[in-house]
Amino acid sequence: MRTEPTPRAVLAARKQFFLQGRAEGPLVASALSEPILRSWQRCAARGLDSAALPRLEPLTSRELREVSERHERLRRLCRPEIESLYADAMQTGCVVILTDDEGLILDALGHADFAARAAQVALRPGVFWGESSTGTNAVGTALVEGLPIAVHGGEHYYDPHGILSCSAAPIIDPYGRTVGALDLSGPAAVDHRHALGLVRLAVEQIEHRFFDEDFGGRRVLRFQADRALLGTAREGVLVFEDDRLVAASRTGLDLVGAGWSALGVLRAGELFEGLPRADSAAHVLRGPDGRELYCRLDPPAGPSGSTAGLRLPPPPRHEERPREEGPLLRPADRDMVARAVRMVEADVPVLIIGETGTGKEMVAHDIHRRTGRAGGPFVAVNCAAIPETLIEAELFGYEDGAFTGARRHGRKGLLREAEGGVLFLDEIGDMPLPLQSRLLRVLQEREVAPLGGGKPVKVDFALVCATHRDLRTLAEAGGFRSDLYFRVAHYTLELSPLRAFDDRAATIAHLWRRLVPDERLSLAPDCLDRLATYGWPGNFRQLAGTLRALAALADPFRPVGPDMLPPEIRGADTRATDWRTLASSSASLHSRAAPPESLDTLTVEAMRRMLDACGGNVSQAARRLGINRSTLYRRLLNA
Ligand SMILES: Nc1ncnc2c1ncn2[C@@H]1O[C@H](COP(=O)(O)OP(=O)(O)OP(=O)(O)O)[C@@H](O)[C@H]1O
Repeated sequence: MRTEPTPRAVLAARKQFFLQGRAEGPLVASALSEPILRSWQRCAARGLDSAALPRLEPLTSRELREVSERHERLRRLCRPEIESLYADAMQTGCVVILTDDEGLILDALGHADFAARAAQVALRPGVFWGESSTGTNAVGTALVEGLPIAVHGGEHYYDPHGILSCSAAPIIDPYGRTVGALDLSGPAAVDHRHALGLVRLAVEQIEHRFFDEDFGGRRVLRFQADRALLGTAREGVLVFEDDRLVAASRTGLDLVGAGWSALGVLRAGELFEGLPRADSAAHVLRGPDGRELYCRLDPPAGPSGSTAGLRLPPPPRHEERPREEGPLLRPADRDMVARAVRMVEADVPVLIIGETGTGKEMVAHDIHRRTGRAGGPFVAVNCAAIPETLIEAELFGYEDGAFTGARRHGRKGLLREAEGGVLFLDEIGDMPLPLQSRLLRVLQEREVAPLGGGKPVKVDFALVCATHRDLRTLAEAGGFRSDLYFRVAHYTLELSPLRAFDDRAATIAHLWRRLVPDERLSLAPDCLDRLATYGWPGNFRQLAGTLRALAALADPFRPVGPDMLPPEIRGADTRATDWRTLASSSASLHSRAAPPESLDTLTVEAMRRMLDACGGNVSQAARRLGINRSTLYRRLLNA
């Protein structure tokens, strides 16, 4: 076991690292633990000057209030542990600190004497203690490393922080997301040997408390090898949706030998022989390693559960393994979408921009699914598709008899239908100007007044807008209200066109598997190459359409070759056998056809004529011929 380095050894390591620039020096290696050394190296690589004062930009009290409100749920969950650590902090002259996932201090509670000294180094609410700005410190480094960590005196990167001794642990939610950190900090001169243990225990309790919340009918399995630990924070917890593992505690994953990447992937049957009945009795299960585990399956919480009103998000998507129905994204776009989810959680409007078919609506759906508003509606309005005369009534609703043609009992309007969920305004750039003013008022006042003089009604929805137009330029040219622009474009997420994907072939292969589950059908490598080099002006929409058409043409165990691609994708190759060519170049097919007297030829001829008559629309032609589409494709191709 590594012994604690003496302050003198740490000082020598500092000299070697900072003054002599010897990051690998022997004194450095012997005095510092690996996480601390890694952190110093990260900070040095970032150009932080250890002798300077860290640059701090505390939030204003208003900003801090807003952030605190946003983290109300976390703060509430942590309160009992903060209070019990506070009792300890009062005795040992420490402060207890809760931060968000970026190291922003939300709460600091503790001994007044030390709190005053801590404030000198800005260890107070509203200040970021993330490692990238504040250097090596327990909170920031624990968040980066994903581990509980203690940072004593001179192990801090910045010299002025040498007066501190801090112990922190990241808080991880049931979906494997780091949501904050808990820290106990005190003067460096005092021995805080037990601080890290106390913080770890407190975080274990907090993480266990996440499972008191309503998992919306999912099955919650609690288990432990030691029966006495069942029902305590030391029990493991796994949550299953149908049979699939969707959430877990760290202990739960450790007990079955899995990691966070198992979420959304592992099935109950791969871990246990079967789950017990949902009741309060303890049952015995055999774990994956054959060990006996005592367990209990919680009965699903009803709508009137004690935690009703709390919105627990659905399982997040595990980014390295895109969920089958989610959008395929470039890594940078994935990060932007993850940030957009947090914006929507904080009721900040999100604007999605991107070329047609890049998945703006799909991403909006995905954002909705990943927020606490997933249980509420997703209401999509295409501002370009609704006639200008109707859009106002559609959006804002109307009272009984508000205008000629209005429904008898009035209409609620789409804004109110989005209550509790997400309103998606697609093609917002096409919204008529007068309506923009009304929408702006709704967003400012958070209430809707229906047409016909109805009483204003409070509304609660998160707003996601999309456009393929350059909204800023449109606003500058007067085609879009600038004040509305600034309201809806607080956070802008730009989706990449398909041609900008570095791994186009892999992306296309992935989409193929998703759209074509029949494993017997496949794309030949040279076909995939052609698909990957094409420019895809219609982006994913065009690609998905093309892949579906190729699947209809494909035969089991005969990979689809490039000859089946439409000419513009196939490039110079003119040996066309795809559906469009089938409809238009009957001459070339004629030359390959069998003698005219053959029944087969007549059939194919009839098919071809029908296809021509339907303007190349295969579905329509097949319907009118009374055969299915794949038969039509196949017969024409084999002719
Ligand atoms: N990123 C993606 N991953 C997988 N499929 C996608 C993606 N983006 C789009 N698609 C496919 O393309 C179709 C169109 O997507 P969507 O309507 O979300 O695009 P859009 O950008 O909103 O288009 P438009 O601007 O024309 O309205 C979807 O139904 C889906 O089949």
